[in-house]
Amino acid sequence: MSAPVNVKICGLTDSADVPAAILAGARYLGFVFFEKSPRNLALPDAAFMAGTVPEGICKVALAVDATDDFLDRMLAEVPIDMLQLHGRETPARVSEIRARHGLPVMKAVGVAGAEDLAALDDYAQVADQILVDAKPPKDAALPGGNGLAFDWRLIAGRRWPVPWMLAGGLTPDNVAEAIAMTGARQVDVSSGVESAPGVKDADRMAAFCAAALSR
Ligand SMILES: O=C(O)c1ccccc1N[C@@H]1O[C@H](COP(=O)(O)O)[C@@H](O)[C@H]1O
Repeated sequence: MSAPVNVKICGLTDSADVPAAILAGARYLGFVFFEKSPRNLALPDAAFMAGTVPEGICKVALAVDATDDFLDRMLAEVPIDMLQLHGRETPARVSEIRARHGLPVMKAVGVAGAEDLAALDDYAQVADQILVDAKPPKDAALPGGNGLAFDWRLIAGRRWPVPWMLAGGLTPDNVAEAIAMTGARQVDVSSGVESAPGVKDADRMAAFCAAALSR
């Protein structure tokens, strides 16, 4: 029997989201540091929320093309276990951030077509994990968190030398099918468990985890 699927719930904005996500079954909690996002957190709020997370649950900071100065300030204030890089960071920049900040790094890679798959192989050489997400539309304000899925058949049966997560448009209704089609053992969700942009819904988080953990 395979190990249970790991769920990451990203973009928590309210302190009540932390116990709700953990009770639902999430193993990773994501905190967003990107000003254009409806899920963006101020450092003191993130510090408070992350400080309530028990041992054994991975606290992930999501950043987009962040400077070292910002990462230094954020990590000095917020207890974080992993960095999620969701911008245009090159493989060299991923290595640099990993070495400088001493934390595992998960690099998000946007997929829309077969031409995007080579980047996954490149980043799997330098990151601790890769996040296989939908590529945002050209005019999108956000590089992720858009509730957009990609064609899961593109990665069916594909494997990488590091752990990976599936993301992009996952919901309580489609996550089981997404896992079955791709073989993912880790899934990440943000807008699919919200009642409005930036507002997590405890029932949807529970339904999402139940559906993912049933696989
Ligand atoms: O959630 C955000 O606001 C966000 C902002 C900037 C970059 C990434 C963001 N979210 C990540 O996007 C994917 C997919 O989200 P969704 O489930 O389709 O809404 C997920 O990895 C989030 O961590």
